[in-house]
Amino acid sequence: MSESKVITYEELKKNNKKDSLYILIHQKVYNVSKFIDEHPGGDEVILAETGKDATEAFEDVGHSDEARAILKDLYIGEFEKDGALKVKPAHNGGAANSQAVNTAVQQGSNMMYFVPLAMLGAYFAWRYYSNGSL
Ligand code: HEM
Repeated sequence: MSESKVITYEELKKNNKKDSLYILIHQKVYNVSKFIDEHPGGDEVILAETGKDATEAFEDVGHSDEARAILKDLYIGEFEKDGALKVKPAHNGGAANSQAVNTAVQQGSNMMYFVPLAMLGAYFAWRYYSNGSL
């Protein structure tokens, strides 16, 4: 895939109907027409992202690896560089990078539950043993 098709901003804006629907994520363009009816998040959220950079909306949801694998099949080309639409630069790694961040955030919030639970457990253990010895 050394020669990928370049999709212009005009094309991105034009393909905004369900039968031909282009979505821009991480500087790549995907035709989601075949997938949109199966989208677990519904069609409106995707339709709302036509003609613009959908990267943030897509990443904010914290889509799974499975969702990213689906994207691979829908890929149709690279978005034009220096076009009329300013796209956030994908710094080293792009998708892989933010996936790592998502995972880190998820692990962080697991700790948020684990630490208070562990403290509660420790408290009851302490109460149990100190009552027994008194
Ligand atoms: C265009 C490419 C997209 C693909 C291939 C895709 C795929 C998926 C998949 C497979 C899921 C199930 C959960 C998961 O595996 O992460 C999902 C859930 C979801 N998606 Fe997307 N999605 C896309 C775009 C979007 C966009 C642009 C939005 C806009 C905000 C969005 C919003 C959501 C929401 C809110 C859910 C959660 C639904 C629920 O659990 O009730 N998705 N998506």
